[in-house]
This record gives sequence, structure tokens and C-alpha cells, in this order.
Amino acid sequence: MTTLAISANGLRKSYGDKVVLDGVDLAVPEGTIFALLGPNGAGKTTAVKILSTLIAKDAGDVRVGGHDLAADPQAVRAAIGVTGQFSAVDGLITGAENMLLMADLHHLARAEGRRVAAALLERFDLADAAAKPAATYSGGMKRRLDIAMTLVGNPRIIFLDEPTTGLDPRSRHTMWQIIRELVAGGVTVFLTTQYLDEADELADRIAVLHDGKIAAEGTAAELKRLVPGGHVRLRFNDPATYQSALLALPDATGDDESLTLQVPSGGSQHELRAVLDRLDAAGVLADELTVHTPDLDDVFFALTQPLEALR
Ligand SMILES: Nc1ncnc2c1ncn2[C@@H]1O[C@H](COP(=O)(O)OP(=O)(O)OP(=O)(O)O)[C@@H](O)[C@H]1O
Repeated sequence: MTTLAISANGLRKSYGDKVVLDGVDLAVPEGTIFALLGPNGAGKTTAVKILSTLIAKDAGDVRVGGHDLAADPQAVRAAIGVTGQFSAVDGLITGAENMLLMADLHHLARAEGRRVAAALLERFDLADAAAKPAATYSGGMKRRLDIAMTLVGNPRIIFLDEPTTGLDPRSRHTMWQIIRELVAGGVTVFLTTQYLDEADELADRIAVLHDGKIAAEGTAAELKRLVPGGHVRLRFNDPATYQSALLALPDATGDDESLTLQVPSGGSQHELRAVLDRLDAAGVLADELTVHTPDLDDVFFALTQPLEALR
């Protein structure tokens, strides 16, 4: 049987009248990466804060690292590390001093603390900047320092709240690499993200949080199978040719401005040929043709569409 690093059943949280988490169930197997995906304000940070004991839940059974959150928050705290929007990095002191402070918090002996701090600064490519105040670090360096600080306590479960928001592409890829290495070392990672590509790239399982509930949960491939979303996209340079194509393809939806057409299609050879045959019959030649299979964007938009839009 799989051991769960994190499990939640019927997790609820409201702020006044505002229901943020409305019965959320989560199951995260040990040694995996789990992504909680949702738009701004969906309640991702609230979920992380509850799971990491920073704020209290209103209801629900939650176990983290084998410990009941309500009965034994101290044991949960000992098993986890948290980094993210409420970063522990102090800008006024140096990177090394931040690390040593964490070592003190974890009651490491002086020499051991220095050894662990130096090794982690080295591992996260911060050794050269270790003597500089953290306020002078770039966004990517601060995130790396934040993770390094979290690892001082050797946690088995790490919560990463939007680990790459605001980072440039190179720093994002470095962070992804760091996350993969953590999991290769047996750590469980629970991350929140607004980025579909990040969830697709990293996560073993993804849950989409919408309106306080998990709208869908599964592997990226499973989620992609939930929505049709596949289409053939045709682009034209000439408005008249675009109009002829629109007439020839009754299923198509067109965008008059960009002179592009989208024809729903599962992407099979047979379906593609049917589109091409119709264009041929109308004597129309597209300037660009692409086949689009559903991606997480399609899933996300299908699942998080406001109800009014579906009516
Ligand atoms: N302490 C609080 N008091 C009142 N409302 C709050 C509080 N904290 C969060 N909220 C509200 O709860 C909702 C969820 O917030 P949360 O920060 O969990 O969302 P999020 O998914 O992490 O979004 P973001 O990506 O913007 O961080 C928001 O509408 C927010 O305004």
C-alpha cells in the first residue's frame, strides 16, 4: 500500500462570510511531487498555511507525515519545511547568517550548523554570495536561499508556495531542477502554482482548485483526457481566402482579426484529411496549419470557467 505523506478529507476554511476551502480532499503519496493548481485567490496559500500548521482549519481530517494535524502539530512541524510567499529570508543579514539562524532554530551544535550551512550554500550555488546581505540577492538567489534554509532541518515533506512566480526563465529552470533533485532524494514536494507548464513539467499528480473545491485531480495525462480541446488551426494571409475557408468548414470558428480558423479535431489522420479535402474542394490553400492536441491550458480553462460562461 502507498504511504501518504499528506492526506486531507473535507478540509474547510472560511474568512468571515468568504468560503475559501469548501471540503477539499487531498492524497499525496510519499516521495512524489503534487501540484495544487489554481488562479489568483483560489485558496492555494490558505491550503499550504493550514497543512503546514501556520493557520487553523475550520473542519476536516488532515494528516501530514503520519501525524494528525490537530492532535500533534508539533510533530507535523518537525517533519516539514515551508518556503514561499511568506519567505523566512531576512534581507538585513547575510545569506550565511540566515543559514546559521536556521541551524540555531534547529538546535544544531555550532560546528555542525556551520558545516550544514556551508554545504547547502555550496549546493545552491550561493557560496560566493554568502557574505552579502540577502537584500542584495536576485529573486532567484532569494528563492534558492529560502529552500536552502528549509533544508537545514532535513524535512521529509516540503511545501513550496508558488516557487517560481516572478522568476526569469533561467531561474525557473534552475528551481525545477532543484525540486526534481529533492524528490530524487526521497522528499515529498507539495507545490502550488498558477503555471500550467510548471505542473505539467514537475508534478506526478495535479489537483485543480476552483471555487473552494478540487475541480479535478490526476496525472497531467489524465487531466488532458478530460477535455476535448483538440483542434486544427489554419492561418491565412489573405482575407478573401480566409472567408472562403470559413465557408468551406462549417464547424470552424474564425478570428477575423488574425485571419485564423479553428476546427475541432481529435488530431487523427482521418480527421485531418477530412479538413484538407474540404479545403481542396473549395480551392483554398492555408498559409499555416497546426494541429493542437489538448494541453493543461484547455483543462484549466474548461474547469475554471465561471458558471455563467457555461450557461
Ligand atoms: N487573513 C485573511 N483574511 C480574510 N481573507 C483572506 C485572508 N487570507 C486570504 N484571504 C482571502 O482568501 C482567498 C484565498 O486566498 P489565498 O491567498 O489562499 O489564495 P491563493 O490561491 O494563494 O492566491 P494567490 O495566487 O493570489 O496567492 C482570497 O480571496 C483572499 O482574499
